Amino acid sequence: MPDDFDQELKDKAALPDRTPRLEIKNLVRRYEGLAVVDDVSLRIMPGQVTCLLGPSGCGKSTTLRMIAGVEMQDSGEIWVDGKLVCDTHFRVPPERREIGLMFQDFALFPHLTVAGNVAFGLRNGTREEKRARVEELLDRVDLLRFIDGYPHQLSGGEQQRVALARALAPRPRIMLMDEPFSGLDNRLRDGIRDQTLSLLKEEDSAVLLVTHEPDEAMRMADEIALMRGGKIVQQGAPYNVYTRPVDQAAVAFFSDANVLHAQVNGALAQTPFGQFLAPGIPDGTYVDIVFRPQHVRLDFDRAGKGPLPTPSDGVPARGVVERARFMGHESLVEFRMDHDGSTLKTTVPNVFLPKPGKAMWLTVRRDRCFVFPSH
Ligand SMILES: Nc1ncnc2c1ncn2[C@@H]1O[C@H](COP(=O)(O)OP(=O)(O)OP(=O)(O)O)[C@@H](O)[C@H]1O
Repeated sequence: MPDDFDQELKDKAALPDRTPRLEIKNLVRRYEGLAVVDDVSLRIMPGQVTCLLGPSGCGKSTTLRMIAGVEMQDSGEIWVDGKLVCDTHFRVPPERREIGLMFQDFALFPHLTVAGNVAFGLRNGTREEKRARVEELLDRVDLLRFIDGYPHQLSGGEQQRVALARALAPRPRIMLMDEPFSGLDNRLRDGIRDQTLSLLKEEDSAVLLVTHEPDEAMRMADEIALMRGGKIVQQGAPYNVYTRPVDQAAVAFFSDANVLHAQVNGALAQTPFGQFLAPGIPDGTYVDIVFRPQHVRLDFDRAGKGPLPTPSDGVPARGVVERARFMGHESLVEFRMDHDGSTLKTTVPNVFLPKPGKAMWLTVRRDRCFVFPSH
């Protein structure tokens, strides 16, 4: 059937290439018998930014070092564009992996000019072609005027932009970044982050960015891989990781979290805020009901009474303001609850600073609560 065969070939050609730019499979690294990277797998497509996000010591940098080739895994494989780059028997040396690196201590070469620094990684091309590439990149990071200057003549942020230009110059297929923006003050950081991101997207690089800052991951990532104790515990688009956390620690990693404790009876957990659904959790199980401060509604106390219960928000419970602080774009108000003396955190947009001791009624948005079995 040559016609069908031709059609099949055409269909295949129409499909986008789904080979990941970078794929790591079941990477393990042990120190003194302890797995600090424990069966980590990831796939990153061209033009995609994945953030490896997790607390200090969870194994993020070790994962990056293995991909860069400066550290060997105990087991597992690293693939680039569908080709094996490293397993326990075979290893392409770091300099031949075409991987760009950008780390926090991005030290430029002090004895080279800005142009010399950016040109450092350019191996192919004539002198003129290299110069053109250097000029193009310095123009992109808005530093062309410093092309013949030396690093010590630049501010920290400018040096970082040169480092970015240097890392991008050879058009790396993969860019590994380890907390690359943490040395910068907030004002500079946002601009450089955005600039970096747009340059990398233009080059269609696959980016793996290591950070312990949720805000940075949310801002930069197409996909977040949440890491803890050497393992990836959750992976997905930032919105999904934030709104469908796998456990209490995953909620708490992104924001403050309030927790109510309860026991399940008939797939329901009874609390002072009313009943919460606990589908699929057996009777008698202790559960934690976790919710973020922005998902509490506040109402004023009216002669000892609060608002009426609603199906969406359940039953209001009374608390007394303990502390209120203005945080810039919102106010954080902490309550001591009447029913058990526990503290509950709430946030309110803009300025809301009730006096300590003021009684208010709190209702919890049930559609924003997570119910997890207690450990
Ligand atoms: N060469 C080494 N020898 C022994 N232990 C090591 C070595 N390198 C890292 N570790 C340990 O491995 C664990 C993971 O370290 P890693 O640097 O990968 O964490 P991280 O998530 O990047 O942390 P941070 O955000 O603080 O940089 C840590 O407990 C660390 O102490």
